[in-house]
Amino acid sequence: MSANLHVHPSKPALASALCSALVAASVPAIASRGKFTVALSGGSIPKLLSPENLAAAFEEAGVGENVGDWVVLLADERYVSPFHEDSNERALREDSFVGQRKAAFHGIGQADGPVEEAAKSYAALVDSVLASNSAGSLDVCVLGMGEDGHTCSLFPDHPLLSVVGDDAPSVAYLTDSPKQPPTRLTLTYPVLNRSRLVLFCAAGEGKSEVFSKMMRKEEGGAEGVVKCEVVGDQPAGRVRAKEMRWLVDSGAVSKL
Ligand SMILES: O=C(O)[C@H](O)[C@@H](O)[C@H](O)[C@H](O)COP(=O)(O)O
Repeated sequence: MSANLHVHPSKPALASALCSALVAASVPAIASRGKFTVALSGGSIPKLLSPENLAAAFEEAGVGENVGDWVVLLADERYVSPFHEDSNERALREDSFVGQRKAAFHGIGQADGPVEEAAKSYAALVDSVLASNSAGSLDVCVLGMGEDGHTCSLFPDHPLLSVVGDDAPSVAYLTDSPKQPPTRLTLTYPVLNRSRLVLFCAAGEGKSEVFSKMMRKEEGGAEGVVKCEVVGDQPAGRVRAKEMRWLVDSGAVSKL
């Protein structure tokens, strides 16, 4: 499996590339299906998607602001109240365009019952949102990658890595996440792999080690693009969507 790493000189440049990619993908989605369905991760992603960054991307693309037609789901969530400091929903509402409340946003709710039930409810919600989007696919899934190669809440050597196949639930839960907090919900591989486009974002020297294990650099990348072959079996490297783009900064790929 090959991977193209689009290398940006800084985190702000990466953020603007991410926002531009979302804006570009939103236009054909809204033209053909009347809405743009996207799943967003936590970690550093909410800040990359600040209202200012997104507004600049609309302006630069000459595209009218269409966030009212966006439907936002969570790629993963920590099983805490949506007001808790660990909540991805909280981070998205405080730091990203989601806080402007123009987009339709679907979080996991109050997280006050059994996590198994919450996973079933969120799976039903995700399935119904995706069923009304042709082919049951996300238009875009925005993913991060941890220093151990995890993505969403799919961690190395975890049993959730084998939740695959057409019958697999679109959302699973875990109570033993090695990254705190331990109890989480996550989209599973079948949903990630059905996405029309996966945008992976990874910045900082801290990611350089995992990139050097997961990717082998190859000849022939275009200007600003490092062409690679995925050689490791880290969870992030197992995602197989129709189109995948890695947005990285120079620190993240300094060991490739
Ligand atoms: O809720 C979470 O913990 C995230 O969704 C997680 O999968 C994140 O994307 C990675 O840990 C990378 O995080 P950074 O972007 O902060 O490095």
